[in-house]
Amino acid sequence: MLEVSHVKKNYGSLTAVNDLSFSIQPGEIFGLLGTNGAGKTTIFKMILGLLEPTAGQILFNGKKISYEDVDHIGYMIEERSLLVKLSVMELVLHYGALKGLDKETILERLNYWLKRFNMESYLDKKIKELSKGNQQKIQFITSIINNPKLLVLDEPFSGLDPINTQKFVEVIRDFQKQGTMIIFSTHQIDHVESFCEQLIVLEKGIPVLQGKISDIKKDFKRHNIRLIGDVEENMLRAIQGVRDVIIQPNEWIVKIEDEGVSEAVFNYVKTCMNVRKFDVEQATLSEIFIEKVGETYEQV
Ligand SMILES: Nc1ncnc2c1ncn2[C@@H]1O[C@H](COP(=O)(O)OP(=O)(O)OP(=O)(O)O)[C@@H](O)[C@H]1O
Repeated sequence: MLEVSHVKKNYGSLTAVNDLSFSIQPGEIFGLLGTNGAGKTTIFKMILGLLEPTAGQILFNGKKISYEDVDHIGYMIEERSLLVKLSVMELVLHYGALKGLDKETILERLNYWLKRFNMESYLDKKIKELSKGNQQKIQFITSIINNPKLLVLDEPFSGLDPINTQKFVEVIRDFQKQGTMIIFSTHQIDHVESFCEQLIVLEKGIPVLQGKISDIKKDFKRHNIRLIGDVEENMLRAIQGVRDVIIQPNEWIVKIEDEGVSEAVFNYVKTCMNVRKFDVEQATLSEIFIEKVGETYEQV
């Protein structure tokens, strides 16, 4: 388990992270969301033991991270510091050896991952000859070559095309199934919504939204109704508890205060012609984010 308790980090007079607490259990994926400069990289460096917190503590399986733990941790930090003159094989052998792995194991795993990322022919290519996306895949492979128990990924998806993003997601999910703890940062809320258990939204080092995504969604009462039919906007808007009505090319989205309002909407929709769809859904994480964090973002 990874436990971050009341962690603070000052750079001179700037507080980059302030009173941050969270924990990650084996098999959990944790998303860290924030604008540029929110403090994400600083947190990762503290988790990896590269920076000392000004206050608070970080425990990995009950102990402060030490040099021996490196063998069980995988990380991909944002500065893409690949040794560009090396070949893919040389680079991965280098990182694998740093994690205490023997050559045979590293090559066996490397071949497996290159195959999985459709990069079998790249084994002897120099890193500097690779495209940015392929360099990123190699960096990702170096971070997982030791089958880590804790995987720290700073913006793993930035610059990846949708197909490779999906590949990364599949691999991350496989590690999750094996019980790895995964923490990653992103600027994009849809990545967090699609596969994290927990999230923290950081703003200037302060958590402004935090918790289990299922709880955050449950606590947020607002719902949306998606409907198709010959309805009238004015009639929908007149129903008590309807907050907004959005017309999309193929359907209407009726935003309601809470699920209970759907009954009144349904009673009206029943009187309309050609009704083919009436789905009540929880608000999306993106809507919750805008509602709860939007104001803070605007003040930045
Ligand atoms: N070594 C340093 N010395 C002084 N200030 C720093 C240092 N590293 C980071 N900062 C400052 O700390 C704050 C948090 O930076 P950090 O790199 O952790 O943010 P981030 O969320 O990772 O940003 P980005 O999304 O742009 O990568 C910023 O205001 C940054 O300028």
